[in-house]
Amino acid sequence: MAFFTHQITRTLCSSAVRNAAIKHVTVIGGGLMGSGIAQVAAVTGHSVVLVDTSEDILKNSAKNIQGSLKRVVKKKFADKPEAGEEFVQKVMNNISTSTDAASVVQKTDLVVEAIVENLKVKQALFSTLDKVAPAHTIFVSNTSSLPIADIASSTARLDRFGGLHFFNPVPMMKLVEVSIAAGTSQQTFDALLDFTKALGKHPVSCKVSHGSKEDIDVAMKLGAGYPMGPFELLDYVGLDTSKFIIDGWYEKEPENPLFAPSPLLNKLVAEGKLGKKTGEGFYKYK
Ligand SMILES: CC(=O)CC(=O)SCCNC(=O)CCNC(=O)[C@H](O)C(C)(C)COP(=O)(O)OP(=O)(O)OC[C@H]1O[C@@H](n2cnc3c(N)ncnc32)[C@H](O)[C@@H]1OP(=O)(O)O
Ligand SMILES: NC(=O)C1=CN([C@@H]2O[C@H](COP(=O)(O)OP(=O)(O)OC[C@H]3O[C@@H](n4cnc5c(N)ncnc54)[C@H](O)[C@@H]3O)[C@@H](O)[C@H]2O)C=CC1
Repeated sequence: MAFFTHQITRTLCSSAVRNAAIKHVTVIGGGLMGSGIAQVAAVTGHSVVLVDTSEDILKNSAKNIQGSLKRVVKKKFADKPEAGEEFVQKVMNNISTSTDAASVVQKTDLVVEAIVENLKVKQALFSTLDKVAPAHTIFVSNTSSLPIADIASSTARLDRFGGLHFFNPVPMMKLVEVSIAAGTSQQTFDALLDFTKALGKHPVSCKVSHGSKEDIDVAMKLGAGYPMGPFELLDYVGLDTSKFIIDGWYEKEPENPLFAPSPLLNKLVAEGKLGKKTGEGFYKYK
């Protein structure tokens, strides 16, 4: 619940948004994910336009957002129901809706796409929007599985294209994977990190070359609900013990790539870095 307290505070004094590069957000797709993304962006003081294919779908999206906000305020404003109502109204005032993506993106800093998980449909959408959005506008996809480079290839703004992978349910899940393609600029990556933090979320970088043990551990904790990330857990178990286990499995199933020897694990064990019990493993403890 600290998360929501944090978000409410930000709504009431949204100077972070006033000074940020991304103030106006267009979310395309008002389903499960798009509604949640629009909600958290509005709660944190961004001006949001939610786009879908019909007014009926958008009415339903607004109803779902309102329902989710009411769950939040029921607890946060338990003894102040009027303040709770005011909060919901204020957040809803930050959200408008449209069925015409091409016209609304003309005034937006960021387009977040959360439509059907189909490469051709996503490409067709971005190709259209690329021709009408301002030059500074950043495009991102919330895709679960499609390569960002493949979606970005439908546009001429490869430097301003990335991925923001939110988790479901968006208002509750703190993790956002920030991913980029080869052409994404550092400026775009930084703006996406800042935006994710402004939402009160925890970004992990999915740059191909800069993934770190910390990012993997955070992703598994916040995205998959593990109490410890895999590297923390290995240190906790003991790297020597972990090596015995893996070597044993490898002896039994040498053809299984999951049990192939890990050069990094073997090196740490050889150096006596056995995890928490020796003060150092993947992490340092002293
Ligand atoms: C597919 C992809 O590309 C990537 C993905 O997203 S994979 C999916 C990742 N997501 C997960 O792993 C989700 C795992 N599940 C959970 O974390 C939890 O079950 C959950 C947060 C969804 C719900 O929590 P729960 O304790 O199991 O159930 P529930 O009792 O309904 O919710 C507890 C409280 O959470 C809050 N809450 C849950 N969902 C909410 C929502 N959508 N909006 C606002 N508040 C919500 C409410 O405060 C709720 O209390 P009330 O019922 O009194 O309103
Ligand atoms: N459901 C999940 O748990 C997660 C999904 N995602 C990804 O988010 C995206 C959306 O998923 P959901 O929200 O679950 O789907 P959904 O089916 O709930 O919502 C998709 C919405 O997009 C709308 N839409 C489709 N084509 C459109 C277009 N051309 N223009 C405007 N609106 C359009 C649909 O009418 C629908 O309302 C997918 O890429 C999915 O892989 C990512 C993380 C988690």
